[in-house]
Amino acid sequence: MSVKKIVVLPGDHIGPEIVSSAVEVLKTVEKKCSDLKFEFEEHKIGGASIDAYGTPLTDETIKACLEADGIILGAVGGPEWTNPNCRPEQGLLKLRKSLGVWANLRPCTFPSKSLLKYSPLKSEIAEGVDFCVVRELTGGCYFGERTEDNGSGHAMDTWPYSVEEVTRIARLAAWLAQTYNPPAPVTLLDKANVLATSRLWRKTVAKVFKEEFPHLTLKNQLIDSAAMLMVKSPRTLNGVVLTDNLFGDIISDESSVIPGSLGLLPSASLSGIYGQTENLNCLVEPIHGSAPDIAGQGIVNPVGTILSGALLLRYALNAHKEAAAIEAAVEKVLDDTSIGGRGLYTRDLGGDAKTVGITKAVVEELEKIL
Ligand SMILES: NC(=O)c1ccc[n+]([C@@H]2O[C@H](COP(=O)([O-])OP(=O)(O)OC[C@H]3O[C@@H](n4cnc5c(N)ncnc54)[C@H](O)[C@@H]3O)[C@@H](O)[C@H]2O)c1
Ligand SMILES: CC(C)[C@H](C(=O)O)[C@@H](O)C(=O)O
Ligand SMILES: [Mg+2]
Repeated sequence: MSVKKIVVLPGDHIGPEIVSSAVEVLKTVEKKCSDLKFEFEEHKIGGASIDAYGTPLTDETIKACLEADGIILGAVGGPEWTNPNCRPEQGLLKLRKSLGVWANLRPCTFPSKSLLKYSPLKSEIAEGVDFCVVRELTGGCYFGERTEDNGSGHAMDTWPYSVEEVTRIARLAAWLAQTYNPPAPVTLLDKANVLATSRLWRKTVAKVFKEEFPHLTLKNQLIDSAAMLMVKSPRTLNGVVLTDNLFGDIISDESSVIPGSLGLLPSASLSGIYGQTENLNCLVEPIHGSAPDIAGQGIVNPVGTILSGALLLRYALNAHKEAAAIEAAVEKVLDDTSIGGRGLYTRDLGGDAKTVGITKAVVEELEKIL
């Protein structure tokens, strides 16, 4: 049995609160599964790293992450770090680039059945939603050349993409579609009616699917109308939703409205596919940010981060049974009507459960399942 090294990056504000929940859950998996052994190593990132070392990401942290089997991150950022040349978010972007994690999987589904009636959308619209946003993560306008306004009154961002970058993510989206039974449709979201990069995406993705995955269904949807469909008839996007870095960032936050809270959704960023990519890097994090408005009150929803731990097990360690067990434990806790008759929810979902209460309940359920 090999020991798996997991680097833990709590980050800022609510980051430490949610990451400790996920680590507790992973430690429970370790306790119950004799063939899984973890070694956790904590490092600073974001504002915490700026305060300690004057930079949002140190070389030591990058090295530790490159040597790890998996990385779990809370969130970075906050209003107190105002220097545009030394922002917490730059640490996260540099980490993604250094690890080469170009594919960001952001599944959107209901972690529990009982949540359906609390969705801001009508039940008949939200029911059965199950798609995974595959967001390109190391290209596009996040990493294009940029000119800051240094008093000239002009600023510029550029939005570059290459055929190679689009081809590899198209293949990953197709691989993911094929893990569904039957294989899922893939919907490409872009702005091909305006942007040159979107036209490159459309042409390249169509070629990959025609030549390599002719049995899969590929659909196209402009990003603006996709944003509308996501709340009007979200099931039309079921399957795999493939898109670029910025569109994926925006549309995934929107998708969290379907199950009811930004605090629910996990993500995994990958440098390839388990079993197919040598030295695969995997960074998991919830899709939300550092939520400075609720930090330190013990009321943060830890579910997105706990489920991110499940994605780490699935996509970095091939531990599918254990990943599914975490998801089942979360579902049980959210559906547990024995407390207040409405499941155990934090304040973002209208409940009064605390972060530690949810975590403890998930750990207890997991111990029963594993
Ligand atoms: N991956 C990351 O580290 C990441 C992601 C997004 C935003 N950020 C950063 O986070 C900071 C705050 O950004 P923002 O306010 O726009 O977005 P946010 O996601 O931090 O918060 C948006 C709203 O959702 C709520 N929320 C978020 N996560 C929650 C949870 N787990 N439980 C309950 N409620 C939750 C917050 O309280 C807030 O009202 C910024 O500095 C931003 O750059 C970091
Ligand atoms: C903090 C920020 C750089 C980040 C992004 O835009 O990728 C965040 O919004 C996310 O969704 O992970
Ligand atoms: Mg975001």
